[in-house]
Amino acid sequence: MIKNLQDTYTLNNGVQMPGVGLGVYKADDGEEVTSAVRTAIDHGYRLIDTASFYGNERGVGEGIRESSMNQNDIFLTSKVWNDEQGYDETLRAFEASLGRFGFNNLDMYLIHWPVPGKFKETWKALERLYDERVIQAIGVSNFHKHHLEDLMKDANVKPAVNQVEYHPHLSQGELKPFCDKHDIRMQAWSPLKRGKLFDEPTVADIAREHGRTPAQIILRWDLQTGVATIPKSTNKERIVENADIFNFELSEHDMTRLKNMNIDDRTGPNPDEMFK
Ligand SMILES: NC(=O)C1=CN([C@@H]2O[C@H](COP(=O)(O)OP(=O)(O)OC[C@H]3O[C@@H](n4cnc5c(N)ncnc54)[C@H](OP(=O)(O)O)[C@@H]3O)[C@@H](O)[C@H]2O)C=CC1
Ligand SMILES: O=C1CO[C@H](CO)[C@@H](O)[C@@H]1O
Repeated sequence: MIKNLQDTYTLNNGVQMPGVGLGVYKADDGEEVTSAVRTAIDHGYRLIDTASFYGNERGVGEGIRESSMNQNDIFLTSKVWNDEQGYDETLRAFEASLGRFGFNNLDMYLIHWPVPGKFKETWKALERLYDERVIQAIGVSNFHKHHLEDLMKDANVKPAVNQVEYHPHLSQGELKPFCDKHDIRMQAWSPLKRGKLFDEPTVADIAREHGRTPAQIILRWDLQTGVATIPKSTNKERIVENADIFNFELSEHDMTRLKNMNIDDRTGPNPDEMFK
């Protein structure tokens, strides 16, 4: 199990990926995102998750440069957006992302959503970039089991990660065992369900019992279920709070109570309905 902020999962290609990181969706491309990234890194975070869609890659690059660490010490993820998919388009989108970051390489690049008729060509472009060693690991996001099966039929490189919505209201009962079986690391987006779980009685009760905040209970559940997690905050106190999850343990009973909260409810779109 992930033991601290610098602790890593070994991905299926041998690359080390920190188990906890900072998400920056909706952080403005300016001082807001730059300061959040710098603050997180200076408080021990080693993974930053962004996307071309978030419009803040420039500010993320700046935050890494302003921080106490070098780019090489940080695991940086970005994603190719839906209207950038296709082989040539993806190669161009990747170059554009690198240009905005101001870096020559990336740790991980993901297909943001499984755009029908496009994602396999997009994957070929990711495989090329991976072969050229400008990306350490390639993966997907918002892929259901059937998307992964379809992709893997023709792929030369297996996705290292599948980043999906995951929290106690959506514990991915079908996808999680599939990813585990194929050694594809699941990474949780909207792990806090954007604040919508904090008043849930089960979460609130467990938080009270452990003298922890609801956010810490949910993020600890991610760790104990073997799912990497990328909570977003631009607030220093909450950035620190979300990382303070390593010195307590949820009991089997707590884990069962949290597991029983699943209602397959999403805060974002269902990948099967997104492109209808
Ligand atoms: N691949 C994909 O399709 C997607 C990927 N993502 C990635 O996942 C990351 C996380 O998901 P996101 O949707 O941002 O949602 P989260 O579940 O991480 O929730 C973020 C919200 O919760 C607030 N918050 C954070 N920590 C606390 C805390 N300790 N107590 C109270 N409130 C808190 C934040 O506000 P504040 O900033 O003010 O603290 C913000 O409003 C994204 O930033 C992005 O990087 C997200 C969606 C889709
Ligand atoms: O990364 C993302 C941020 O959240 C959006 C949903 O609200 C997603 O659509 C998108 O994939």
